[in-house]
Amino acid sequence: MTNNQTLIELDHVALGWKDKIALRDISGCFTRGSLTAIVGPNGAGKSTLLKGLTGQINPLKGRIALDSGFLHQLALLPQMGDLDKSFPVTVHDLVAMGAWKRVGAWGGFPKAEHERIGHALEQVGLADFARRSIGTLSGGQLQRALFARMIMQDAQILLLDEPFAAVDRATSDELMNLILDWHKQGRTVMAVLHDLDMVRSCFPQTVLLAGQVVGWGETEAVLTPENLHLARHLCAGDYL
Ligand SMILES: Nc1ncnc2c1ncn2[C@@H]1O[C@H](COP(=O)(O)OP(=O)(O)OP(=O)(O)O)[C@@H](O)[C@H]1O
Repeated sequence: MTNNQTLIELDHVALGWKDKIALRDISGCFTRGSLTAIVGPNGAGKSTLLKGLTGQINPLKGRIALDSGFLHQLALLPQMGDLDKSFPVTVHDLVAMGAWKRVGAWGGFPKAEHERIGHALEQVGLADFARRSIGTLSGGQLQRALFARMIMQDAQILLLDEPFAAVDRATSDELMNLILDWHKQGRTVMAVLHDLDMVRSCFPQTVLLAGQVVGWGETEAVLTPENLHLARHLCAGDYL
């Protein structure tokens, strides 16, 4: 690790699949307690980076190092498109999945955990939705339920893939406040976002991707017209 504030360090990392490198030569680090936006055009490799950070895919080259004290402290809020809404599960049970690391998938569910679920649902404005099947929820309500599951996970490192896709402005503002609370509590947050105005107003750090790192650092220094132009150019061209 570069210094004792470094939580995750990437050293010349390439990520992708057998026939396709989606991200090449990624080097940089996420520090403890940082709040980072991951941005870039469609196909830039944002979700791929999250998959690499959560260990869903292994680097084709290079190394991703996570501070060993945080090995079981990662939680992911997936893209809504990755979810099967027809899966027969209630909001309560979806949110309860966030407690699996504490109680196991098959054991009894302690009263304290039931209370935590109730509190998490209240925090996201879904107190009256516990018994509803997830298939009956709107996009914004389902996103709120996923946030409640993340509250239940109580992890120190939170990765969110397009948390505001398909939600209205009021809902995204409310959910953004939850993210800011997590940051204030000292958790480390990384979120894939498309709304650059929101990134500029809420995220101190930004990683701009386009098959490679175009910029990584303070948001203002990264989101320059030159960097954004370069990112668009790299993603439009045959950069692989
Ligand atoms: N399972 C896969 N197999 C092969 N290629 C993939 C796979 N998943 C993603 N890719 C490719 O990797 C590249 C990066 O995809 P990724 O989903 O990381 O982009 P993104 O920046 O998250 O895009 P978006 O903003 O559209 O969600 C794309 O060219 C995509 O087609």
